[in-house]
Amino acid sequence: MGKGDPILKDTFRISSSPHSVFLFQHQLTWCPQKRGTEDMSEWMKVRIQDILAVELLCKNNNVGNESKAIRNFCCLPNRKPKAASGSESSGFGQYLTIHFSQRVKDSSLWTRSQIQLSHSDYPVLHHWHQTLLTALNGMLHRPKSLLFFVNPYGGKRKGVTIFEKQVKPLLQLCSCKWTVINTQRRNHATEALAVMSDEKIGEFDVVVGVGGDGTICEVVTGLLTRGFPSSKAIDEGDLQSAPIPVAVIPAGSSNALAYTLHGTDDPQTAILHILLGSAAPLDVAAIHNHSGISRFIVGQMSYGHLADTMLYSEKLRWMGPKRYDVAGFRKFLSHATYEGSVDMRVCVDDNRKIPTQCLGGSSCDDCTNSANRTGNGEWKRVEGRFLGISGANISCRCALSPLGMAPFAHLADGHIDLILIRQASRLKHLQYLLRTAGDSRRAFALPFVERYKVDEFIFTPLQCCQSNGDAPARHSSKLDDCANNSPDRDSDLSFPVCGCDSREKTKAHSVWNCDGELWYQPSVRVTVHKNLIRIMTRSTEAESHLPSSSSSSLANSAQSSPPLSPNGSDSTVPMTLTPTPIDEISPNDIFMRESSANNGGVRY
Ligand SMILES: Nc1ncnc2c1ncn2[C@@H]1O[C@H](COP(=O)(O)OP(=O)(O)OP(=O)(O)O)[C@@H](O)[C@H]1O
Repeated sequence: MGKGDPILKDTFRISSSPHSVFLFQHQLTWCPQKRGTEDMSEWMKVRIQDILAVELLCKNNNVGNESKAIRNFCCLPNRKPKAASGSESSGFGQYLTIHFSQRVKDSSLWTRSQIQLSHSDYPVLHHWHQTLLTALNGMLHRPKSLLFFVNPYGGKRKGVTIFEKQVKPLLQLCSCKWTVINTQRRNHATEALAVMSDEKIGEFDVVVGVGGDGTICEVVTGLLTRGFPSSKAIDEGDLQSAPIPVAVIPAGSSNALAYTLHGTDDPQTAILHILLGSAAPLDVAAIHNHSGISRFIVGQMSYGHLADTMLYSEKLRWMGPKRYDVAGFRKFLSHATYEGSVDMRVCVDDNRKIPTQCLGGSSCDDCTNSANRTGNGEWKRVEGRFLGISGANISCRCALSPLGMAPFAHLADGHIDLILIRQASRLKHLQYLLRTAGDSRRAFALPFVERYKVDEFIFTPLQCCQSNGDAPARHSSKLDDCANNSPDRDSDLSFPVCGCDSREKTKAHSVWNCDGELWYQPSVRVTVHKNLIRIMTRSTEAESHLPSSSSSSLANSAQSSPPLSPNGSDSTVPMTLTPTPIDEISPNDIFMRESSANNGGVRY
């Protein structure tokens, strides 16, 4: 049960039977009464931080106009909650409905639940309602005004339906304001945000992309490029953090970002996490050309097998998410490899310690300590022929790879995990793919797979812009040399390090798959920028918000007008109760449980 003395205690009817209900600073607890005593074996509880809304409905004519006023005060006009079985027949006809977010047992899914407390004394219900409402109003970190970009085209083309059927009802429940823009074309979200005034953007608490990784990348790009002329590349020194947090509701194909942040690609889980308001910092990677940043990467960028799969899958978009399986199989059979060199600045600390998995937010040491880890990188070069190269800013979990292809990537450690898969037989490649689909940490035990934590890298393919096809030329991997070889460096700002374009040299080069979008220049320089955005995720940050604001308001509110209990006693008296047998939900449950399932802990 809750720690300390209860703030409120009363007997209510829940589903027609009497229950003892306790309100503690951090949780609401209830249990059935059997023959007038509490049945300790059936404790139930909800954390205050998981409560979404409270609603007081009084059908009793005795309260007359007041019942109307209460409903309006709850900001829930014209909506009748579903009665819990038997609650109306309990005879009181007035009840307090508490809506909360609840984790589905042994899963990453969260769902919306409710309990209805019925009581014969209206003042008791009113006091509980006011106390809980004060607590909710004190949770200032929760978003109340949201801007949505809904991609109707991504994934199974269900973005609009997901918004209407799953997101909107919860926004109404939580009395949120919202604005929706259905994207009409590629880059619509970027363009809209890039020109949005400070005043307009200040009206929102969060920008939410309803779509896949490409959609959220467009949202982030729009926020980060605000104030820069669209015709110019951005100097990395001018980059500023996004003014408001971003969030993602999965409605794309792979949904790696949503999966990593919410532990599932279930849209309801995502919107519940967003409404509960916990956010964590996230790094953003950037591809440069000779004049500055030309593209941002939020999730991952891949060259070789994964990118070829993406390139081919675009032709099969009509298949929906299945297209990745078909394209992946075909590209696996083709077994293409690509030659090139990678110059990278490697995080020295990473070599010295056991790799960790990200816990997200303030509970992750690697992310919180990233500010102290500057300038300790050492440049290193790796050359050869590769099946694939990936730079992962996040672990990239998805339905096909529960721990993600980069299980040791952190949201905000100032680095990306650079994964090099060297040339190997088909069988070995298959072994890598199978390990990535299972416990992906084991993939790094394979001798042809290397992982580096880097804050900058340059990839240069063997054949670059000097090649005419007959006489392949090794290109210098030095950035300046490469930039000088760009044929029209001043005219095309989208050129990265040099002017190569994969569309012209099909066999020698792959493309880059950047957050699910294709980038055709194989030669790239990539940097990582720390904590540029805050992103809504279920992390322990919610815990740190709660005690100072909501708990104090809970206590204050309860003290302001002592309620009447059904038996006429003071309902705030301290009590001694046996601890509940129900396990406390771990604050960072969503991250911990899955890692421990495979490994007995977070550390590998
Ligand atoms: N109305 C539209 N018509 C066509 N394309 C659109 C429209 N709105 C957005 N887009 C583009 O759709 C592309 C794909 O979107 P998104 O990445 O969200 O879905 P996905 O590729 O199916 O999912 P994932 O990236 O998770 O695999 C993006 O490049 C986006 O710019």
